[in-house]
Amino acid sequence: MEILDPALQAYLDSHCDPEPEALQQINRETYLKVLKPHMLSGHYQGRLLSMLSKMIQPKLILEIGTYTGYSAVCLAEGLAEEGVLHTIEANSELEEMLNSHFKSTNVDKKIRLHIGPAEAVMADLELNNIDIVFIDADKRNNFRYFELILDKVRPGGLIIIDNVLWKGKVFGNHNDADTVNIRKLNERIAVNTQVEKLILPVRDGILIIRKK
Ligand SMILES: C[S@@+](CC[C@H](N)C(=O)[O-])C[C@H]1O[C@@H](n2cnc3c(N)ncnc32)[C@H](O)[C@@H]1O
Repeated sequence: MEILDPALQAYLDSHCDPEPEALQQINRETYLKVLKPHMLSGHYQGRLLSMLSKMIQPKLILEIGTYTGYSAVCLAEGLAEEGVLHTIEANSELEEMLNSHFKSTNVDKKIRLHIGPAEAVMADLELNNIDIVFIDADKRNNFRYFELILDKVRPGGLIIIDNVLWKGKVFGNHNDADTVNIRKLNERIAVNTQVEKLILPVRDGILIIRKK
């Protein structure tokens, strides 16, 4: 199920900023060469991530789930002059392509790619005072990552989680393991008083969480 009517989505796409050339190229290469290209954030969601990042002007961003680098580049667009984005990807086969994608952008120098399982890399990195976290990896661990990272995010910082509407299944009668897991994540975050939260019906549902 599409969350938004395709005609509405087309209208939204054509009335936001155009997709930068380097991101168009990452998009094209992903669809030509990589499995499951629909995982990439894409034009409209990418502009949302870029806008949120530019509003916060972060010094430190953590992304969990790099894939082919599209969302990392969008988030890095808003980094402060001395800011850094750490991004974690478990699939080492993507490393070469990722380095070439990042080199083709003007934010290359601000991105640090880490290849390995997220939890182990996060433990090694020991990041603190994070301004933005984007969680977009193995969905069953979403809540685990949220719990691990909450203390490391500065007050007023954002945690953004992708795919929380799960093609609309979370508010239907579906009871497969993935849907139940994401429904539970949304319920747990909805009652968490340490954070403010809002699900936006963008693409597959994006949960914006602000630490109080
Ligand atoms: C949905 S894709 C990320 C899409 C990307 N954020 C974007 O918007 O363009 C999920 C990625 O997370 C990676 N991944 C899955 N489990 C992971 C883990 N435990 N640690 C790090 N990366 C993981 C997958 O290999 C895949 O490339």
